[in-house]
Amino acid sequence: MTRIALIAHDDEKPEMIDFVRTHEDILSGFDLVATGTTGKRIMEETGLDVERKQSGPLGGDTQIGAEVADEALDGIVFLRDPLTAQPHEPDITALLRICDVHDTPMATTRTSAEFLIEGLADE
Ligand SMILES: O=C(CO)COP(=O)(O)O
Repeated sequence: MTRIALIAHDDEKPEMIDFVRTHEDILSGFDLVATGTTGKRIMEETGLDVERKQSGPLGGDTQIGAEVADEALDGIVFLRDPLTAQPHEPDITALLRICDVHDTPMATTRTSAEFLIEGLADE
């Protein structure tokens, strides 16, 4: 089964919830994993079930990165806040890097996220 990770920084969480609601039909066919707070909100505010890792600042991005290194993920939607510094910036950079290493597709905007999930749904 296609497995994807969903991650959103705080300012982007409303966008993530709207994205998930809009594409619930596609996403319900995927195995979903998320960082802690993103996953909690998705489960509370949509009908989807999500495996939750730690919150990002507590290591959630790193746990997702470990799945990328294991080639356990088919893609990542990571709605980043481009205007706010994050205490765990090194973890975020490491996640981007390991996606590059393994050619795991990562979408960081709403539009690219739509291309990503539509592409995976067609596989
Ligand atoms: O900080 C994050 C990604 O870098 C997201 O973490 P949360 O989903 O726990 O807010």
